[in-house]
Order: sequence, then C-alpha cells, then structure tokens
Amino acid sequence: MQQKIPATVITGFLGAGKTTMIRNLLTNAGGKKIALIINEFGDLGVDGDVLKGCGAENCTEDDIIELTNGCICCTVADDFIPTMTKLLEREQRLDHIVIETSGLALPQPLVAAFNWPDIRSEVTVDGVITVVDSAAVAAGRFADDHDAVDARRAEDESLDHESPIEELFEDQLTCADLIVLNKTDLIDADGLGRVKSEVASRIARKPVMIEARNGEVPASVLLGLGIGTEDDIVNRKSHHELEHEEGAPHDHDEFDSFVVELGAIADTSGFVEKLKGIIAEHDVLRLKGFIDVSGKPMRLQLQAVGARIDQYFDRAWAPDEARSTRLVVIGLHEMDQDAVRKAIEALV
Ligand SMILES: Nc1nc2c(ncn2[C@@H]2O[C@H](COP(=O)(O)OP(=O)(O)OP(=O)(O)O)[C@@H](O)[C@H]2O)c(=O)[nH]1
Repeated sequence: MQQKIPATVITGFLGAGKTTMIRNLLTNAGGKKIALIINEFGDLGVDGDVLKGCGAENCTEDDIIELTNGCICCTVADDFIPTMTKLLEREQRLDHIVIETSGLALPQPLVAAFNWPDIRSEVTVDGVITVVDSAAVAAGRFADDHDAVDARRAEDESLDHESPIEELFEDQLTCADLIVLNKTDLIDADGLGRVKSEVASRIARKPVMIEARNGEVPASVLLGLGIGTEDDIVNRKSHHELEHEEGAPHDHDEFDSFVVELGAIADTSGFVEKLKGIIAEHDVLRLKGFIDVSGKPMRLQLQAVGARIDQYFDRAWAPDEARSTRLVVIGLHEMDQDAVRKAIEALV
C-alpha cells in the first residue's frame, strides 16, 4: 500500500503572516510537488493572487485551489472534502498538501475531516502550524478588555462567549503542533519573553514554539512533522466544542467583511496616512487589496494589520486586465460598515 500523503494545516489569526510564510515555503521546498488549498475571509482573493504570483515550479497555478465560500471550518462537507477528493484523483502523485485556513477559521473541524473514511485512507495531517503575530500579542491585541466583554454580555444575554478574538486566538493555539512566533522584528527581547509566556499560558498542551521574521522558516522544519494530528483532535477541543453539544452549528457572526472599490489614486502616501486614521478610529482588524496608482504600470499591493500598513508594487497590470482599486475590510460585526466605507471613499 502506498504511504499516505502528508497534509500540513497552517492557521493563525488575521494578518499573522500565514501567506507570507507559505510563499517562502514554496520557494524552498526542494522540489517537493505541493498542492495548496487556500481559504480566505472576504470576497477578494488576495492570498490566492499573491501565492499564484510567486511562480514556484513545484506548486503551479493549477496546484493552488481557492476555497471562497466562507471559512473552511463551516464548509468542510461542501467544499473541503470534494476538493480533497479531486486532488487525490489526480494522476501525478503529490508529495505534500498545504492548507491555509482563513484567519478566522477554527482548525478543529478541518482536522477532524481527515477522519472521514475516503480521506483518512489516503491522507494524514502532518501537523497543524499556528502562526502568531508576536507584535499584536505584545500590544495586548488578544488580551481583551474583560470589563467591556462583561458589559456587552450584560446587554445581550445570548452572548455565551469571551471576546470572539481572544477565543479564536486560543482555539487556534489549542490545535497547534508547532507555533511560529512571527514578526519578531517588531518587538524587543523583553517583549518576546512576554509573548512566549502569554502564548504558553493560553494552552494546556506544550507544542514547540519557534521564532520567525517574515515567515522565514526552512521547509524542513515546517514539513515532515509526522504527527497524524487527526488521531489527537478529540483532545484539542475549541471553546465552541466545549460549550455546545456536538454538531451545534458554529458561525462567524461576530465578524464581517466588505469590499470597497475606488478609482485610481494619485497620492498614495496621503491615502495611506488617512487610511491609518480610519482603521484606528473604527478598529478595523484587517484591510488588504490592490491599488491602481495613477500613471504607474505596476499594481500596488496594500496590507494593513491593525494600523500597521505595508505597501509594495507586486506586478505590472496585465494588458487585458481592468485596472481598479479594490480593498477588503474585515472587522468585528459591530464595526460601522457604512461609516468606514464612506470614510474610505471620501479619500479619493
Ligand atoms: N514586520 C513584519 N511584517 C510581516 C511579517 N510577516 C508578515 N508580515 C506582513 O504582515 C502582513 C500580513 O501578512 P500575511 O502573510 O498576508 O498574513 P496572513 O496571516 O496570511 O493574513 P490573512 O490571510 O488575512 O489572515 C503583510 O503585510 C506581510 O508583509 C514579519 O515577520 N514582520
């Protein structure tokens, strides 16, 4: 019997650096034939676009599959299983499958799907890797204001949760076989020490933690963990699984996303500066997309995680491509979508 194909699940909160790490992984995977399944929150396939653009021969555009019907944890049966089945029917045998979950996905239901008979017979979970934005942890992003949460719960008794961000952060850590403390360039040694203690304090298990900058971790560290996580997934329950009966539907009602479309932008630095103000004012969690810069042949990629914004020209606009500025905005449900949209539209 052929050996099972190993599959690595890469998870981590919005903007932690999952796509950056995978991009790096594809370029140093030493010729391994890899298929990539990407799941993103929001209606703009930014991650897929970024990864397809990296031109790795061992993982071509045909090997990159985008699952766009919501978070992978809620669409396992409809989306993930059929995608895997198709992948396994391919003639050319894969050496490895890498799955990037959305930043809001619970990894547990996805890993549990590897116990479905058709999948289990051919694939095993090599390991779950949770990417952590160390700078965000150091800034207290996941240590929520418990008074505020209690106040919200007092207003709405149906709230059975801790803060949704904190809970999700813990669920993603709970599932990990390896934790990558990324973005260590943005904090000092003391900060890193605090991040390590905070992360360790959130989980009962003690997975290995490594540090990284720009997701630069050798492929030999990320691939080949050989854990078989599907056999242990019952011991890594999410808050949702612990708090609800088995099978109770989980959703992402606490979070929302929308896309803003704009025309060409002439003064990008002015635009970005003002955007920072809007992000801070409305507590936008994540904003990303592409900008049509007036008079420039290249497309500008914009990536905001909280109020930190990166921008770089990633490729030329194709001759047959309609140039436009499109940004996906992700925040908590209570974010005033209309106000954010209007404020961004007013910038051009
Ligand atoms: N300074 C710094 N920036 C980083 C690092 N890793 C990633 N980034 C930046 O952080 C931003 C988000 O990175 P992504 O790789 O898109 O994060 P992600 O986890 O895939 O994001 P989602 O898919 O939206 O959840 C990008 O602007 C990256 O360039 C790092 O180690 N240091």
